[in-house]
Amino acid sequence: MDALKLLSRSTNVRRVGKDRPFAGNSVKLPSSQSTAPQPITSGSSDAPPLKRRKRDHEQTPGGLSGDAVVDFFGQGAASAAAAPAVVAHNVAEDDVDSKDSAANIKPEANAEATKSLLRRHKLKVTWLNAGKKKQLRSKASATHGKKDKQGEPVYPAPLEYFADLEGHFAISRRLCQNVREQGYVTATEVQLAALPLLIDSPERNLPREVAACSAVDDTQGIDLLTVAPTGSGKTLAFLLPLFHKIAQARRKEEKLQRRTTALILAPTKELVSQITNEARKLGANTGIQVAQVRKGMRLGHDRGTSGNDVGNESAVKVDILVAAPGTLHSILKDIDEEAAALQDVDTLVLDEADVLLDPLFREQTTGIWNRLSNPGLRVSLWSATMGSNIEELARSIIENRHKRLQTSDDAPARPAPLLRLVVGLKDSAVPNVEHKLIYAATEQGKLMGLRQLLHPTTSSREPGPHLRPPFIVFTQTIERAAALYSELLYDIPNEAGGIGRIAVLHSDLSDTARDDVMIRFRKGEIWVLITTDLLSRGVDFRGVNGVVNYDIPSSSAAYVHRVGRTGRAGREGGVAVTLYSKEDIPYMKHVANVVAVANQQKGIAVDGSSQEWLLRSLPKMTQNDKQKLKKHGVEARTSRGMAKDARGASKARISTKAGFIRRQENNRKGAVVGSQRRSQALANEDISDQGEETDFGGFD
Ligand SMILES: Nc1ncnc2c1ncn2[C@@H]1O[C@H](COP(=O)(O)OP(=O)(O)OP(=O)(O)O)[C@@H](O)[C@H]1O
Repeated sequence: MDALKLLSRSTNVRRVGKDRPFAGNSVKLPSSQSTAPQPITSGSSDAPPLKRRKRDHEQTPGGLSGDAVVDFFGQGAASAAAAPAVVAHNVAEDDVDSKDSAANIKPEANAEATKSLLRRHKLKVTWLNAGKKKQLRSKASATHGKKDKQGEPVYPAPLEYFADLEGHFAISRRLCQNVREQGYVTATEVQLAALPLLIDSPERNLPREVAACSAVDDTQGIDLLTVAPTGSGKTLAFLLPLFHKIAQARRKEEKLQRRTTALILAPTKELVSQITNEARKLGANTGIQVAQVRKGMRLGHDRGTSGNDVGNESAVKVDILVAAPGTLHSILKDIDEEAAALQDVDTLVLDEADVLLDPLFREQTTGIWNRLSNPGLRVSLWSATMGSNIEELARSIIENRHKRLQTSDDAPARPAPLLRLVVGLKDSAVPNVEHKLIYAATEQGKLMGLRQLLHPTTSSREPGPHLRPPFIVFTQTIERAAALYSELLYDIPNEAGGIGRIAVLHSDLSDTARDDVMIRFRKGEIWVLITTDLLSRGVDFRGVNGVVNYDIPSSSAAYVHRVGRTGRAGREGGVAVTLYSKEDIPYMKHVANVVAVANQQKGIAVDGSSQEWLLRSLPKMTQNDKQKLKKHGVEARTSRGMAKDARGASKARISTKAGFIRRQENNRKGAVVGSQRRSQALANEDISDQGEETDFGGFD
């Protein structure tokens, strides 16, 4: 499969020869691989980790192998073989009656098998608000201090194959078919644990206390914090339970009323429209409607028999709303009617939750959250990175909301169970991407470095991975993205498509221009996309071969998300290049640390390598440095830096021209302006000589 096909998520593309970048290239690229995630270990694994139904193997739509196991962090065949027995609902049913085999499995064996499977996939589930007594007990029984001191470990029975959705989780046939039609056969690691946690079913094997708590006042379910790697399939993990919940509720209703019961928030317009798209695919022919909240939109819903329709005729009435917090917040502000349209929302999803609760969006996100008045509201937060401060904030919002609700009659007596799911090593970059840190000394060196990446023949003697289009280039600011774009505009020869192959995308562009770039990049028409952190989160271009940090990211989390635009769904071959100059050295330690951890996960030894040397030589970053970087980026590259130190800032400008040539050009321009002013002054003098005397204004 080529880059063109993979990039074209939700786009119909004509396979025209000239639109296929580097066609015929023999290099192994992520885009040249199957759309079925082939993780680190599955290729080499002889045996699937668990036995399963025969019919699951038979149903492998799209020609994908049913044995492909999504396993970002599993330890391969060895551990698969070592995994004991099976989980109850996956009991081998190939040859024997399923009831018999299930009955033959002892509960303790099931529990052990579940634990072992979760461990193998590096999945950790913790019940955060288990209550003090339980936590103390769990602490006392903790062996070698390994258990999480903040909560009680929970071991839900995992869902490995989507074929089990219909039978074991009572998901509607239509939804199951829609999942199959997207080519999904095996669950990714985050889906493996999150789906059983979020889909109400006796199969999910939650501890009795959690299950009891989760059935608070008729509203089933838990609150969930999920930290899982970039590109690991979190979107489906939150969409599927949500669709199932709505489908179930609609089945119970006598008269069909269209009410918004789910709200998904995401930080950027691009991510919002991607989620809307994915949701529409999943909900095709189910009758469940999804809409993206746009500026000026009116929200409404049917109140059915009560007759009080909320909103007017033109109001949007759908089951699921997807919105950026800014857009929705401004719609809800001061308009009670719009807020009433959200009174039935019982599921709130925060995608990229750490950004949504970051000071940048915090007021808007919490503002919306607090206006959702349904006492049975369940919330789930998702991201590849989540600091403890964000987790604390989420917990306190949930607790305060619960306390506030105590005053109303229909308030739940206890808060819903709050669980945390962590997949793999928290806050780390995906291990299947190759990371490269390149010292370029100066701004011009960085530009040369990027050109070498664009024209790989000139860098063919360089060791390490070569970057192949399509790739994304990240800059620190909009101005720098625009400047870099104009520098590189003519770098791609006409025979290869010329200036149409390169594009820039940032928030200063109009919505239409942004959409156009996104579509062309997905189609594979654009090979080099220059952007800001606007595209660093959530956006899924399946065939992206690499990421270039032209300017260093402002935090280790930003690095994780930027490089996570490649190597998605376990694909191998993605490359992440970070170019850095002298100005970046004080801030490079956090990038080097993330790279070291990613390499360690891959089994690349750090000891004795140049990486170890780099890690030791880079200066440590203080808390203050980290905050400064997060707030302002590298200062010399901002207008603030320009105001402080114009000379330093001019060195940081993106331009291939040497300072000497720029000075000459500036002198020339200055001379032209001066001469124009002089002739204007002379002309004015002539006029004043002819008329009345004016005050002498001095020399220009
Ligand atoms: N079970 C599956 N099998 C195969 N591919 C899958 C599966 N689930 C999701 N994918 C694919 O994996 C890719 C990444 O999914 P998604 O965008 O949901 O990742 P994410 O975890 O939300 O990433 P990010 O943290 O960057 O937002 C998508 O292209 C999606 O189609």
